[in-house]
Formats: sequence, structure tokens, C-alpha cells
Amino acid sequence: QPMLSLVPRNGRRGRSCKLSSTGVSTACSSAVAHPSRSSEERVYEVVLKQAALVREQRGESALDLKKPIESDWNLLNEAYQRCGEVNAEYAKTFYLGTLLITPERRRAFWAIAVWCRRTDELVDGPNASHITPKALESWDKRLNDLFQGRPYDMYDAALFDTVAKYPVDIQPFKDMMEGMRLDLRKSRYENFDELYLYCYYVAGTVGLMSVPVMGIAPESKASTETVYNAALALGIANQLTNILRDVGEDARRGRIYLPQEELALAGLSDDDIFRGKVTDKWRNFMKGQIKRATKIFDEAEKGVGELNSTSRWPVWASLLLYRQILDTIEAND
Ligand SMILES: CC(C)=CCC/C(C)=C/CC/C(C)=C/CC/C(C)=C/[C@@H]1[C@@H](COP(=O)(O)OP(=O)(O)O)[C@]1(C)CC/C=C(\C)CC/C=C(\C)CCC=C(C)C
Ligand SMILES: [Mn+2]
Repeated sequence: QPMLSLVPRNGRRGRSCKLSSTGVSTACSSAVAHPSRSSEERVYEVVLKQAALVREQRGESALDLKKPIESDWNLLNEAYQRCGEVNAEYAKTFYLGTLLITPERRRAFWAIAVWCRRTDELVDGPNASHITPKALESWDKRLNDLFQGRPYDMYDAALFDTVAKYPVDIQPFKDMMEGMRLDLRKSRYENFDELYLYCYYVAGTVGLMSVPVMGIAPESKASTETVYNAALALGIANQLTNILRDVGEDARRGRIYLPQEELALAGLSDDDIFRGKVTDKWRNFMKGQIKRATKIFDEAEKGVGELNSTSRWPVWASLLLYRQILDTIEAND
């Protein structure tokens, strides 16, 4: 059974908490059911499905659950509190955003973000070298159990409460796991289409998980699909930013997420990345990558005003904070 430990980044001293994952195997359906179609078409299918789900659920009370008894209630509060602590430590930019949202929604985001972080930690954390496809299958089985009301620990219990209160579908969670599977077997991306699909898996999915909690403004004239596409764009833009920020860190682990075809067009090779030399070719290449990510942030920004009024500020704040990382990359040469 893999132990999943969230340890402070940058070698900093601080809180470290051990989280464990248990379970057995289950297959996972995903957006890659039809390899002949483009990544965007496949992702769009998931967006449409998610949008349909919310349309179906709109108008229903989010609090239809039977009221929990007092002691359950206290435990649940504690579970959410712990999710908040993990986020404050490991997802700082998003944590700041969540502080601007209503308390009910805030804790729902904390629970979702902890699951995302733990999932990412399976392939990126200190125990990543021991993680096999089988271990991911266990995590997948555990996800199914959680959605069916059988949480394994407090973090899962908080997430179960969240998915019971808001119309959050399991598919984006499954798709995020597919991204982690990709990380186990793939360390190069041929073109942007391939990279886009990876970004959907590990980050676009977070947008799809988030909209049902954010809520769409009742006065919004935009279609549900438009709002979901903006949310998807925010996840993709965030992830592209992560990739551009972490080129060095990823290369030290033998991973290059930058599209190979685009590197070659710019006259750059894997070796240039590994050597980490900043040349004019590299600067020009990065300019193009930053431009593309900025455009996707701009697409996302258009959707912010369609969200429930209490959800706009936190999303906008985290969008601005994340987009600024692109400026910092450029300023750092
Ligand atoms: C209409 C509209 C614009 C709606 C907005 C919907 C919305 C709130 C979208 C959020 C999108 C978002 C925050 C995506 C996160 C993408 C991301 C950075 C994913 C990272 C994956 C792995 O990457 P990597 O290994 O390269 O990165 P590290 O170096 O390890 O960091 C992730 C690590 C997945 C983990 C993601 C989180 C912990 C963030 C979870 C955020 C939320 C649940 C939403 C937070 C809520 C607000 C208010 C921002
Ligand atoms: Mn990571």
C-alpha cells in the first residue's frame, strides 16, 4: 500500500502530514475513448456531459441531505478544517482565492483540492518511484468507494460530503487519474495537441470539478457549455504556466513537457533543455509559449463574470495571481 506524504517544498521546514491510500483495482473510463479524434474534440465531449449534468441538477436544493447528527457534524467540521490546513501549505495561490469565497463553498474547494493534491503527489511526491499502475488502480477503487459513500479517511469524508451537496461528477476525477497514469509512462509530448490533452487531464479537470461548486449566475445569459469551457481554459492555462515555470525542475527528473515539434522548429533540442542554457533561441521559444498561455487565460477571464456573484472575486484573484507567474518568468529571463 503506497504511503502518500505531503512534505514541504523547497526543503523548507514545516508541517508535514502523512496520508495513506488503500484499496484494490478497477478499470477507468476516460476522455480518450476515441483516439482517432483530436484532443480538443475528446475533451469537449466531457465538457458537454458535465454541462448537461449541471443543467439537470440546477434548481435542486444543494442541501437535500438528511441532517447529520451532532457528533458527525463535529467530525465533518474537523475533516474540512484539516483539508484547509493542507491547502494553506500546499496550494497557496488557490488557498488565497478560496479565502474570498463563502464558507460553505470554501470548504468544498478545500476538500476537492486535497484530493487533487494527494493524487498528484502519488506521481510527483517523495514515494513516486514506488508508484505502479496497480497502486493507481487502488486509488481509483478508493475514489469509486468515496463517491458511493464509503470514504477511507477524513479527507475522503469531507470530499464525500462535498460531492453529496453539489452536483460534482466523478468523471473529471477519473480523468485526472488518467493524467497521473500518463506521467508514469510518458515523459515527452510530440505536439501541442498531445500536451493539451495532458493539461486537460491534470488541470482542466479541476475547472470542471469547480463549476458545480462555484455556481453559475442565475442572471447569466451564457450557455452552460460556455462557462465550462472558460473553466476548462483556466485549468489549462494554469497548467501551461506550471510547465513553463518548472522546466528546470521537470528536466532534473527527466521530464520535458514542452512540445517536441515546437522545440525543433525553434532549433532547440532536449539537450539544450537539460543543459539549461539561456540563449536567444530559448528566449524566443519561451515568448511564444507565454503568449499562448496568456491567450488561454484571457479566454478564461471572459467566463468569470458568468459565475455566481460570490464566486467571481476568488476566481478572478487566483487567475490574476497565476497569470502574473508568466510575467515573472519573463522578468527572470
Ligand atoms: C468560469 C471560470 C473561469 C471558472 C473557474 C473554475 C475554476 C475555479 C477553475 C480552477 C482551475 C484550477 C485552479 C486548476 C488548477 C490546475 C493545476 C495547477 C493543477 C495542478 C496539477 C499537477 O501539476 P504539477 O505537478 O505540474 O504541479 P505542482 O508543481 O505539483 O504544483 C495540480 C497539482 C492539481 C492540483 C490542483 C490544486 C491543488 C488546485 C485545486 C483548486 C481548486 C479545487 C479550485 C480552487 C478555487 C478557487 C477559488 C481558485
Ligand atoms: Mn506535481
